Amino acid sequence: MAVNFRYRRLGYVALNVIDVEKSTKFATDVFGLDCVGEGPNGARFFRSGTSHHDIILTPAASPAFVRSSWELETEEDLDRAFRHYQGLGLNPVWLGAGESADLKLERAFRMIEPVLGTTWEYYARMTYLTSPRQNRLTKFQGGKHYGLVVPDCKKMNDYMVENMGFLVSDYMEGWFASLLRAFPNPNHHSFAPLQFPSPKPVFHHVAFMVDEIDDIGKLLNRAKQFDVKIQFGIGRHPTSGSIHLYLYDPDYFVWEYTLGMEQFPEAGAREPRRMSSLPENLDLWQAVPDREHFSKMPPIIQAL
Ligand SMILES: CC(C)c1ccc(C(=O)O)c(O)c1O
Ligand SMILES: [Fe+2]
Repeated sequence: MAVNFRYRRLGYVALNVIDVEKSTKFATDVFGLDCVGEGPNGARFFRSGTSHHDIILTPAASPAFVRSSWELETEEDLDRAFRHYQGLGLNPVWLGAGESADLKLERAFRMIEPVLGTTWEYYARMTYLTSPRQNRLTKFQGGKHYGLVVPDCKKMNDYMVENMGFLVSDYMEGWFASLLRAFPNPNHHSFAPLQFPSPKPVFHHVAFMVDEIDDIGKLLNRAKQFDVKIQFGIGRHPTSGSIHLYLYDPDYFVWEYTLGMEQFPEAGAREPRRMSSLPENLDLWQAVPDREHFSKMPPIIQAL
């Protein structure tokens, strides 16, 4: 069904963590975010810029990916998106005033996508903060993306392209990964379904775009200083062209810094590329991802 709403950006990702103190230390002292306060159930909000939050960490008995939340351009886009998902029979539900207020959102709704059963939240306005960030470790550029390991990448890809307003920027031959942009957001990708060998769907990574190479070099040294395991990098992705560094947090969530991602124009964008999946083509600097801890990556909460 044709999509008639426009994305602004990936708003935030919500994760359950075992030890919120430890995770907070990672998010602030290593990754460079600001903790902006607490919400219900001991949830902590973290920001990288002027939006109230980019990530929510909530203490729980086991770690898990809870949901992603997507910012649309206008309140009219939000109403159109709600009707669109109603038309698809996905039963979107508006958040009550209390929950929207807790999340610093004007209005928001949630729905479950039918391929994997993950929760998607949509809103148009999140509280804008004018106070300067206190954390001086990194200059974040504002863009984000995340990736999930799914049982069928092509199925997820096709559903998102046909029904959820995403476009393919690149995919790996055999469809073991696709990199999807949230139209008309110019970033090469905001979401990546990945079909890596895994007994269950897992959260693969969340990525924050940074402004300069110094940010990545300094992150590498902080990883050493705080004895944080590196999952991948430093390297350069052949797909988006970005320089990357991925770290494991205390629950084996992977957090990426990414610099210099290809930008797509709204009109006249290039066609998707079918990228080689041979190991020598996976990283321009021959970086090799850690596979030893793959089985520890946290699961996805699936509502279906
Ligand atoms: C290693 C993962 C799947 C991956 C691959 C490519 C890009 C990119 O082109 O930027 C990523 O950001 C990734 O996280
Ligand atoms: Fe990434």
